[in-house]
Amino acid sequence: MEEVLLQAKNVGKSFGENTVLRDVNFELGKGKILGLVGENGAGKSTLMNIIFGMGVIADTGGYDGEILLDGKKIDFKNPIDALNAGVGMVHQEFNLIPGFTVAENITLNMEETSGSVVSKVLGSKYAIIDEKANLTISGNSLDTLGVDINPQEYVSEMPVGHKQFIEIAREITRKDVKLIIMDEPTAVLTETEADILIEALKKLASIGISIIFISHRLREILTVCDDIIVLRDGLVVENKPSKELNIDEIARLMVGRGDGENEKVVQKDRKALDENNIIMDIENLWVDMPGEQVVDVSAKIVAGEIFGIAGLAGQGKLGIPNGILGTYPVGGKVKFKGEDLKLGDTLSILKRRVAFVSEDRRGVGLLLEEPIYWNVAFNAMQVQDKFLKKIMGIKFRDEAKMKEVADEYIETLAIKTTGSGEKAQNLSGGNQQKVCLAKAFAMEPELLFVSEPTRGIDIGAKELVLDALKKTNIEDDTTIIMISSELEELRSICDRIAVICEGKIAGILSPDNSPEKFALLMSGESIEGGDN
Ligand SMILES: Nc1ncnc2c1ncn2[C@@H]1O[C@H](COP(=O)(O)OP(=O)(O)OP(=O)(O)O)[C@@H](O)[C@H]1O
Repeated sequence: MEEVLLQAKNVGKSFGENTVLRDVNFELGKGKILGLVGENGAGKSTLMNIIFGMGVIADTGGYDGEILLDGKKIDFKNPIDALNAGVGMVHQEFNLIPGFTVAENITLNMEETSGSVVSKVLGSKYAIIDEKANLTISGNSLDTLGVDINPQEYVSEMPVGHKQFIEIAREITRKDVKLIIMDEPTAVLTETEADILIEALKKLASIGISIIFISHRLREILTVCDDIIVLRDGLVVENKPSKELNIDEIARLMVGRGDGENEKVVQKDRKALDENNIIMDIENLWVDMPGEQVVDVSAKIVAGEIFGIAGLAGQGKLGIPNGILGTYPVGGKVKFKGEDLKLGDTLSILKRRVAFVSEDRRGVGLLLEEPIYWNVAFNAMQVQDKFLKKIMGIKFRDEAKMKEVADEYIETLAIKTTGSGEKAQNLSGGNQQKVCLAKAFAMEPELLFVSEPTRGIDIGAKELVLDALKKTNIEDDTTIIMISSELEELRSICDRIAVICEGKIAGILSPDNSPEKFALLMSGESIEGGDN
């Protein structure tokens, strides 16, 4: 008989009037991996926050029902209690200290590590830590995960994928860890990195650690999890061994519709483009972004097109908009509608109606303390004087108009919220991402850079986001430069796709080329038939 580690009994949670979890029951065995899936806002993070004793739960009136760990009722007052009881959590946001090295981050506040996972895996010589052993311990935690990261490097210099592994390495370095909750750990990883992580999770489970794994990538949930729980609107609608489920069925259960519509690839109605009408001319661009190499990128963007940029992690695709819009040092020349852009000068670029939705929605995306309608309208108001009305010569904010526009986006992008007055910080991660998009749309840009627009977005809402991009491209004539790690989504809506490799464009292909051709370019092989 399988030993039970965690039990949830009739767990419920409301934020004020908004009930987000109802009567949730489940069990998790020792050394088992439980997958938790559901649409954006279904209640996944809230459920995990309850288990991990996050302050937000107590601050908002606590929760109903009970959670048992090893048969005993738990009531963690804060995450420290949870950690002491052997429960760790890897959040959607990173909690690393940028100015510290990898080793310092992994072993922070963990002077005692006797009985750690690493010592269980690698033997008792790692059981007692001294200063010097920090390096060895963290190196071994990283080895357990199967990643090649130098423990002496500074975290600030690392690409996001590496930061994710460091977070996980820290959790497995803790003493007597029994359960690790992972909230979308693979969202920021490339496919190869995600595969390494999946292998690492299996290894951790094999030494008796239980894992709750949240992901929107259903394929990996099916690969790695023993059981899968599907949450819909706060209710458990399915709880089954993964062997008995498939992707179509999970997607259908998540959205509660039976027509399989969500898996359909968006087919863009191509519009006629004038290839000689160049809206943006990028020449010899270089960008100095940690973990990304943009060495020498040149491309001519045709007015009205959706131009995709694909490439493996670290090859430079994310660096392009981050350099042009001023997040990192940049050089080269970019002409927009025939005139030079002042590279790196964000405000002057935004004024020319070039907008950017960053892949880092938490870092640069939102004013978390402010309501949704403020977030949607803010840039347009600051940069373009939109949403202002003049009364007797004085400018006032037109709150009614701001709310009206926000309401429109709440509807078209299906943002799950109690209303446009709700604070951005109360939204689930995927819904925050949609607000970032709405904020860019509200500026009615002539050219829009979107970076990883569907990262963290559930399978049903992905289509909505891609449709919204396509709609603004066709109806508002917005030229779009879309950077994505998901080739299929680029192929579904782009007119042309550039593949970037080692900081340069390796080729530009039409989307109907085979995935194999793209893969070859991504890996640095040359192919015949590229049209650059
Ligand atoms: N602190 C809070 N105050 C008010 N409402 C909140 C708060 N935190 C979450 N909610 C609401 O609870 C619901 C569930 O959110 P939760 O973050 O659990 O969703 P999720 O399933 O993790 O979504 P995602 O996949 O987008 O991360 C959402 O409607 C959200 O707006």
